[in-house]
Amino acid sequence: MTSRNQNKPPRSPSMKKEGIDEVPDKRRKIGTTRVAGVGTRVRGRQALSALDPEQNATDLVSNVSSDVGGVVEFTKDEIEALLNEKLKGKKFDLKGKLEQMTEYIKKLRLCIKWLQDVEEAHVVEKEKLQITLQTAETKLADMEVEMKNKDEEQALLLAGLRTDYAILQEKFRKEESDKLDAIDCHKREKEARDAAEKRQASLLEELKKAQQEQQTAIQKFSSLETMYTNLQEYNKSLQQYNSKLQTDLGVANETGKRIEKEKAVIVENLSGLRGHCNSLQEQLNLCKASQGEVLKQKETLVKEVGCLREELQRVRDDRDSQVLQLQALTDEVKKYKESIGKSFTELDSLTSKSNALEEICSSQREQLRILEHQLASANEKLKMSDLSSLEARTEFEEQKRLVKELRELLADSEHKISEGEKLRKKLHNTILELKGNIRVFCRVRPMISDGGAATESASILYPSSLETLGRGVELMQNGQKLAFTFDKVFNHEASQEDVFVEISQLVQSALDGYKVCIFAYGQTGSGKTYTMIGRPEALDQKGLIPRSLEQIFQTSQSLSSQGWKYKMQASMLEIYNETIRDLLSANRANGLDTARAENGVSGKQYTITHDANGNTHVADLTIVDVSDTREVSSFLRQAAQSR
Ligand SMILES: Nc1ncnc2c1ncn2[C@@H]1O[C@H](COP(=O)(O)OP(=O)(O)OP(=O)(O)O)[C@@H](O)[C@H]1O
Repeated sequence: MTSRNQNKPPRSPSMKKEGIDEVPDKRRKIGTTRVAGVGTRVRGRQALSALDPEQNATDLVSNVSSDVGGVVEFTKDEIEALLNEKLKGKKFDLKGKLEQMTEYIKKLRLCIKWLQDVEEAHVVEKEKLQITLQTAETKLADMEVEMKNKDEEQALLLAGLRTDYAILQEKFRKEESDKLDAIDCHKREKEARDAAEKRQASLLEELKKAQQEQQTAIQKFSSLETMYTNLQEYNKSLQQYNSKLQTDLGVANETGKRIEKEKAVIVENLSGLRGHCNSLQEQLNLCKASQGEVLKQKETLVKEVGCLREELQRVRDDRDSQVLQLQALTDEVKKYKESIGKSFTELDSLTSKSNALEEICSSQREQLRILEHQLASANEKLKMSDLSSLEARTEFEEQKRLVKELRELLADSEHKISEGEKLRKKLHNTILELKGNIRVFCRVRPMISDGGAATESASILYPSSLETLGRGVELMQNGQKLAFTFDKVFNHEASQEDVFVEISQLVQSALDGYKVCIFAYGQTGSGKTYTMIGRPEALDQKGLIPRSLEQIFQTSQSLSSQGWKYKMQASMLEIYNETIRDLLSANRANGLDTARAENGVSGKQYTITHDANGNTHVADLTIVDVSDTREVSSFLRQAAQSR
């Protein structure tokens, strides 16, 4: 820095040149002699360094004499050597001594001159240095003052800078937080912009779709317009066709009724046949039981006969042996008789023996006769039992044949019934199809009491033309007439029963295995709940649901005699604000927090799915088994409470 350079006093060029501030190293300078020409400065230290201290003055003089007109420089040693120099030669050689003295004086003069020059140079140098020192000191003082001022200035500047720095730091911190805020804001904006871009993209997509839809809708609209005109024409032809169908329907209804009657007769016959079959079955069972007994009797009799036969055989064998004995005895008697003369005593004994044997023989004969008699009666019994067994078998075979015939008849009747049932279903379905698979009925509810019948009669009319009889309704509004046509119109006087008569055919369809949906649509208070549920406690005010269920249970019971088995399950749900609510859920029945359950905390999603058979399922929905109307009524009450 400039201030540092200024503070260091400049080196005097003369000092530098003449080496005043530097003491030279003698050893190094030995042997280097310099002799400068006149007017040239010679470094004093080096000038006489070549001289040996013990070199005599003669050599020095000879050196000096050779430097005529030049300036010789001396060192301290040289000067001391010069001062200590002594005169040489003979004591009285004055001339020589004079010469030596002259030479010595010359040298001294030279030395003095050199010393004077050196002194002068030193004085000049000193003055110069003093001047330089003074200027340097002045400069230094100036510089110090300047430095002080500058220090103060710098201190002030520093203080200012520190304050600025603190302010700047504060600002920096603020800027930093602003920057972070800005970054956050930027991030948020970026996200918002991304979301907006996405939304824009989706909106564009939607717009495209909407445009496409609009175009297709326009096309559809134009095609619908054409279709509408076609349909109008078609409608006319349909109306003609409809009247024809109505006639067909009447015929079909009659056929249906006839078939129903036939079915009833067949069912009656069938039940009679069943009764007969049952009694025959019972008889058959009795016969089977009696046959079993007879067979048992026969077995015991056969056993008995076997025993008797064995006994008879044994008796016969006895008899034969006794006959043989008798024969032998008779032979013996003959022999004895021949030898009569031999011994009378022997004869007597033999006679008595013979008598005894004859007695035994006669008794055995009697026994044999009895046994034969028993055998004959047993044989008779056996014959009798064989006969009765044969009879029973014949009867059994007869019964078997009868049962088979009845079974065939029953199968035939059942086949006829199922055929009749199929025909009935087909006819029923045809009737319903003829009536229309989708039918829209209109029910006009009675006016609220304070409205008065007059207003109603004035505002709602039922046209009586043949085409629209029972199917049309006309509304008067501000003197303008609005006409509507439906498949059926129930006027305000129509009872719950009247409405159900139309619906019951659909219930029958459901029982026949078709999918049926009945729903009510209308503004608040128009009577949807009244029509669908009504007041189940009042007989005539029961709505469609309780009546349908009664019909379902009645039909299922009557069909159970034909071998049909029904399993009923019920579920009830409500869709409110696009949310499905399970009306039979235990949570609802227990009065638990419904909002919690609806928020999905209960874990129930109620997802709607459709399977390949076209059945619709709502997952997690409570499904209950029902077996009679009583149970259903209780569930209906539970559902109403849940709502
Ligand atoms: N045909 C009718 N005969 C007698 N009373 C009726 C008839 N229709 C409706 N009502 C009565 O009108 C009132 C409103 O009917 P309901 O509650 O059935 O209307 P809603 O269409 O179900 O209304 P919301 O949409 O508000 O449930 C009830 O008191 C009901 O008894």
